[in-house]
Amino acid sequence: MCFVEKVSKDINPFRMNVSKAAQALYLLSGELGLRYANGNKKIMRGGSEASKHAVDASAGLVEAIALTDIEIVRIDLDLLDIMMTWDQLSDFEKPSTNEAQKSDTTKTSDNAGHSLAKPARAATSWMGDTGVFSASKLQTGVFSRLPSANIEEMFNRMTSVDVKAGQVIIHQGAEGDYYYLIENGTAVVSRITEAGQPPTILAELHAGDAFGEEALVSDNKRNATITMKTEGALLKLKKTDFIELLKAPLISQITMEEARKLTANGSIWVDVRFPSEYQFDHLPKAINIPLNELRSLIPTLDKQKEYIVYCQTGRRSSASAFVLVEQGFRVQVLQGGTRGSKV
Ligand SMILES: Nc1ncnc2c1ncn2[C@@H]1O[C@@H]2COP(=O)(O)O[C@H]2[C@H]1O
Repeated sequence: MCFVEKVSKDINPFRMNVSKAAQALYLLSGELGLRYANGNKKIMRGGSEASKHAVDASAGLVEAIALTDIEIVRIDLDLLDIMMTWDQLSDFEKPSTNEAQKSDTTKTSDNAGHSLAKPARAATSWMGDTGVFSASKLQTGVFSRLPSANIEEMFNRMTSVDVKAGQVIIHQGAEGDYYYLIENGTAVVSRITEAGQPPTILAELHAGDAFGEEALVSDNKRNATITMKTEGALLKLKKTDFIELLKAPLISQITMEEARKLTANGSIWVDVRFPSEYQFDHLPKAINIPLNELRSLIPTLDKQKEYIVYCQTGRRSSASAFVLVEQGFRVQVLQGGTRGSKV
């Protein structure tokens, strides 16, 4: 996530920011001269009390110059903010020990002796001890775009299931019912493209990966089969909860008029229909990234650009948008598709 960098005398360490993300620096050794917009000047020395606080380029700092060779640690402010949000959430309203014991107690049967699903752990417990979250997932995945209240609620509503090697979690062609996060274990994504032929392996998914979103977002059938390769644990979220907590806030819909303004300013139309549909008619300057090839074509897209995805109805484009948001892209959906808009 961050590492120690050496910066030579007379260099502004903020100029060496290759990621262009907003950053803070911690000074480990050497002397750093700082000049602020209000005219204040400071010399910070590594190891001093002052150097325990971050130097934040966004806080009125006009200039920073290394007065000697220095050592720094650079931190991405967005990532820091996301991690602090998580830290606060996992510390938020911790139940008293008795309450915690009550909510963690696994009730295996109701009064009539029927077996019940394993109850969810407390939300705070998911956040603290699940293997679902890595710094990179927090930084670029769906969780980086979700309001923290939704993340907490999502964990409240998720249930945990233990799964065995060989267990099929999703069958291609079935109705979509749940969204899944892999807490631990490995799953294989496969698809049958021709009847009677063996399935094609599309991908392997690991702890922290999610699946099962496409049928829920697009109201379609499952487009692949997901089979556990190892034993593991999954977190699952019901379709209605997924739509409310993830789809609604993550997929931003815009009208044709808004889309035209954005494309005039550099945003890119992406037609997610099949190539034959695209060739028949497409919006001016639109590129074609068919939904079924989206994952393999993602490396051809540019994260600095904004994409406006469209299809005829908004269904396939919503599914594409969700996958792109998961990968850290800025994306909008043409509301109602071309059918619902004046083209
Ligand atoms: N190429 C792929 N790589 C990774 N996951 C995939 C791929 N194709 C399909 N999936 C996942 O497999 C899931 C099958 O169910 P869904 O269609 O709901 O959502 C699908 C995606 O989450």
